[in-house]
Amino acid sequence: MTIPPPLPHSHVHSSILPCIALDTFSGLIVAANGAAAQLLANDDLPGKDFASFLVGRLPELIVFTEKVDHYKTSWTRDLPVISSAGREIDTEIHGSTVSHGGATYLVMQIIDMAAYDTRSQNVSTHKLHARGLMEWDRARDFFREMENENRLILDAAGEGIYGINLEGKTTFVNNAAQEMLGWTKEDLLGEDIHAMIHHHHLDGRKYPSRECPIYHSFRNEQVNRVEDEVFWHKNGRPIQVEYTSTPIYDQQVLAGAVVIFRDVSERRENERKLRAAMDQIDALRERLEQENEYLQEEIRNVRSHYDLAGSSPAIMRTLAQIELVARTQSNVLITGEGGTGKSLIASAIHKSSSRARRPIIRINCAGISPSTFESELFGHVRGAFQGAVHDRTGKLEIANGGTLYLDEVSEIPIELQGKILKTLQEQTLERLGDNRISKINVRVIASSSKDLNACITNGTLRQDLYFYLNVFPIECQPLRERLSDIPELTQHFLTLACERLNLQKPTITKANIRQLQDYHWPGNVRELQNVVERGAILSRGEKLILDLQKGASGHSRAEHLDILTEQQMQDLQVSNIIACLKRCGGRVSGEEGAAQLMGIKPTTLYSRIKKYGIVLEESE
Ligand SMILES: Nc1ncnc2c1ncn2[C@@H]1O[C@H](COP(=O)(O)OP(=O)(O)OP(=O)(O)O)[C@@H](O)[C@H]1O
Repeated sequence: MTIPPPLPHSHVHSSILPCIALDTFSGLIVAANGAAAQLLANDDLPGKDFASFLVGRLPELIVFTEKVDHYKTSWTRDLPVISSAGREIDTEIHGSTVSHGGATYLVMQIIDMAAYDTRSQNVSTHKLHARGLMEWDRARDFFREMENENRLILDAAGEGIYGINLEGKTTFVNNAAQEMLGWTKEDLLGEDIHAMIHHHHLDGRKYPSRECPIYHSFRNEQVNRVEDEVFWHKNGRPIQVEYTSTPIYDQQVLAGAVVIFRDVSERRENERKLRAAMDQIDALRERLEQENEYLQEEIRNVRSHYDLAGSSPAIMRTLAQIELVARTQSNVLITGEGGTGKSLIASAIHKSSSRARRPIIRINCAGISPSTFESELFGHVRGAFQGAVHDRTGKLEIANGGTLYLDEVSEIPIELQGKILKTLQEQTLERLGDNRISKINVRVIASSSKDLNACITNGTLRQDLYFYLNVFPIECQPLRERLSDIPELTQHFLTLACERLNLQKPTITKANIRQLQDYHWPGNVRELQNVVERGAILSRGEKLILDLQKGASGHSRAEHLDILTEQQMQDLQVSNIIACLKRCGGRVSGEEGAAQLMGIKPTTLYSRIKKYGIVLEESE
C-alpha cells in the first residue's frame, strides 16, 4: 500500500470541531486534530482505518465519499461512529475534498449530535429563560402600574376604602379612610382594624368581630350593606357611617374583604334637624289648629270681650288699675263675686298689653275634672297614658307668648298646684310622656270668687301659689254696691241684645232703672245682662218691660228675702214709701211722682201715707 504524502496540518488543526482527513484511496486516516482524538478516545488516529470507527456502515461511507467528491462538499447523519472507549456517537459529518501532492483527501468535520442537542437545549433553555425574565419583568411592571393606577383611584375616592385579609388584618387603606378615621396607614396596616375602629356600638355595647357584617362578608361570601353604624375616630369620637363590605378573591380563592364607607354624620344630623323642624311645624300646626278651635269656641260662647261699661268710682278705679298693670308683665289676681266682670277685666288687661297679638287662654279650673287637669294644662304625647292616642298640645303651650287666665284658681287640684307653680316660675314645659323640655313665655292672670285666705287655711290652695299670683290684686265690687252703673250697663246690654237679636230697641224708663236699682243682684252684671236681654225680647220695641221675678240666677226674689214678721213688713213698707218720696222730692202723683215709681195708683199711696201717719215734706 502506497503511503500518501502527509497533509499539511492546517487542514485539520484549524477546525475547532473534531476533524480528520482520510486518504480516499486507502481509507486510512492521515491527519486528526485534538478534538477528533478526544471524540474517538484515541490519541493515535493517523494511520488507522476510519472504517474501524464506523458501526458497520462502510457502504454509507463510500456513498458519502463519492457525494463529496462529486459536490466538493456535503454532509451526512448516516455515519455514526464508535469511540475507542466503546461509546456510540451519533454524528453529523461535514465533508470536503482536498487535493495535495497528487492525492485526494476527504476532510471530515464530525459533529457529536448528543453534544449538539445538549447545546441546542441549552440554547433554547437560555432563550426561554431570557424570555421568562422578560415576561416576569413585564408582569411586575404591570402589577406595579396597576397598583399605582389603583392607588390613584383609591386615593381619589371620596369614600373611605380599606381591605382586610382573612385574619381581619388591614391590607390597604386609602387617604379618605385615613382622614376620616384619624389613623394613618402605618397605624392600620397589618393590624386588626375591627378592634381599632369598630369595637363598640354607639350605645356603648361591645361589638364582637364575630357579629360584624364585614367579617360575615368573607365568612359567608356575601356582600353586606349597612346603613347605620359607627366607626370610632382615633380621638374616640363616633363617626356615623354607612358601608358596603364585599368579599374579594385572588385567582378564585377567597382572600378577604374590601370595605367602602362614607361618613354620614352630617347627613344624619341634617335629617335629624329636618325631622325636628317637621315636628316643630307639626306642633305649630297642631297648636294653631287648637288655638283656632279654641278661639272660635270663645267667640261663640263668650261675649265677655266687650268693653267695660260703667262710671261708678269702683269701675273708674278698676279701669285705672287695668291701664296700669297692662303695661307690665306682672301676674294679676282678680277677686269678686261671680258675674262681676272678672273675665272681662282679664281680657281688657290682655288686650291692652304687649301680648295682645297672641291669644288669652282661659282655663276654667272649676270645670275640668281633676283626672284630666294635668294633661289639659301640660298636653301629652301619644302613649303617655292609656287613651292618649294622639299628641295633644296643652293650654300652657297654646298660651305661649300670650296670657293664661286661670279662672277660679282655687279649684286647681291641690296635688298639681306645686307643679304648675314650678312651670310658671321656670317658664319651662314638659308634655306628659315626653322628656323634651320647651321654653314658654306666659303671663298669668288668675281669678277667684272665693275667699282665698280661707282656701289657704282649709288647705285647698297653696300659699306659695297664692303669693306668686297675687302680685297685683284687683277686686271687683258686687253690682248692688255700685248701683250708679246700672243705667249705663242697662243701656249697653240692651243695645247689644237688640243688635244681636235684630230687634227694635225699646225705651228704658226711669221706672225701669229704679226697678233695677232696687234689686239686690246676686248674679251681678251677668244677671243684669240676662234680665235686659229677656226684657228686649218681651218688650217688642216699646217701653222696656222687665221681669225681675226670676233673675238669671234662677231664683225668685222671695227666695233671697229673709222671712219678716207683720210688723217688720209694715216697717219696711213705711221705709220704702219714705225713701220713694224722698227720691221724688215729696211728689206723690204725676210723671216724676212716688206712686209711679212704686207702680201704684197715687190714691193708693195717699191712703197708705195716711194709714201709717207719714209726714209729707213738701220739698227737699
Ligand atoms: N263693667 C261691665 N261692662 C260690660 N259688661 C260687663 C261688665 N261687667 C261684667 N260684664 C258682663 O257680664 C258678664 C259676666 O262677666 P264676667 O264673665 O267677666 O264675670 P266673672 O266675674 O268672670 O264671672 P264668673 O266668676 O262667674 O266667671 C259678661 O257677659 C260680661 O261681659
